[in-house]
Amino acid sequence: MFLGFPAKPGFNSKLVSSSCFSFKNDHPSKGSFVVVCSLADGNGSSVKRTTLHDLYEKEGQSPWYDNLCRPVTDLLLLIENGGTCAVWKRYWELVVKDIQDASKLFELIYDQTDGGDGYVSVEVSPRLADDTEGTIVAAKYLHKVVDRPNVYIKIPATAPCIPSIKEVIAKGISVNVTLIFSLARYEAVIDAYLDGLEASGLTDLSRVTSVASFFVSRVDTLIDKMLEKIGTPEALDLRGKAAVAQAALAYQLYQKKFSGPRWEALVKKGAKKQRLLWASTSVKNPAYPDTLYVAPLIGPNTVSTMPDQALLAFIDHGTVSRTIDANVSEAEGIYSALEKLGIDWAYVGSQLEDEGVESFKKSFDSLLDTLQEKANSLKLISM
Ligand SMILES: O=C[C@H](O)COP(=O)(O)O
Repeated sequence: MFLGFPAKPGFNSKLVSSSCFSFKNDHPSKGSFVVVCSLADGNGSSVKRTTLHDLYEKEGQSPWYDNLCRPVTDLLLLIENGGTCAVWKRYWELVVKDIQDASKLFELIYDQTDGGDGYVSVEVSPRLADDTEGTIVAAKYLHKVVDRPNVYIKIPATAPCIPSIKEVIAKGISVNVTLIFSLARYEAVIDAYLDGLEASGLTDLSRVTSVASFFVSRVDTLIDKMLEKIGTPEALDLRGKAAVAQAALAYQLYQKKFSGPRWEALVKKGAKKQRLLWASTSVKNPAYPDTLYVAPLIGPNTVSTMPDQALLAFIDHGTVSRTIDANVSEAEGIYSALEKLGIDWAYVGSQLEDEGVESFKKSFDSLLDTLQEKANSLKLISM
């Protein structure tokens, strides 16, 4: 199979990839894993090409696979063999080991892409989303115990965590900033990255990298509801357009912020741009095209994380061309038309952020509760 990871033994893995662990749905350690596109086998003969190869080679966008799942049975086995320490400790031990193992799988990609791809992300506890100092401590701790070059510490872009991002970057730790829903917050995230690089005191910044995970489909889910409530033909006509428009404007912001004298001074020290990463790319409304949050967001040096649905659709009938800045004035028009209709982008950003943090916390708590219940029933682990 051309897709899949790890690469088969003997594969010459010239790959596009990276991966993340995060807390979502009901799956322990479910999150983003990487699309591994092997371009040639061990004998140098080519394997089947797909749109993903074109995406990477022609347009410079890295497709990352967004669907990692560890069977619950593995966790239970761990508990059963886990001695007497608390469930949350066992959980983190498991996460750290998984992250280390996964990062080894992708080290080759990391090396081949000079630190551009091949990352694994591990997220600080979602319970720390409103705790600046706690997030800094947790990020430093995870960075230390995982101790791998190709690992991102994932930190949410909540207001309290913006200073944490700066501080963690300043310590030379690479960060995946997650849960970004608005342009204003995205700009704060970029500033935190730049501030952190400047404050680091490092003479070589080339190994401190970051991705900014900008969520897409959820924006339409919320704004579509608001438009349906407004109910005018103009409002209804804007359904399914807000998320891509905002993402296109995010890319404009990215280009603006990563240019000019301030950025050039950092480039002289080897700094790399914080890549824009499209998250939440699966289509939630079945009435929309199934590549809606992939095809219009193609641009150089970006990342598109795709769960199975988006990935298979894009491989099957996706078109590869640079779309992210092909219709900027249209995106601006949609953004301001929505404002004129009374859509408050600040409200949308904060509402989605609250929901995102809440859902991460819920998954995390429910996972630990389930493990604790199992542990109690086995009477092997003390509270
Ligand atoms: O973990 C981030 C995912 O990309 C979120 O995707 P979702 O909005 O489909 O849950």
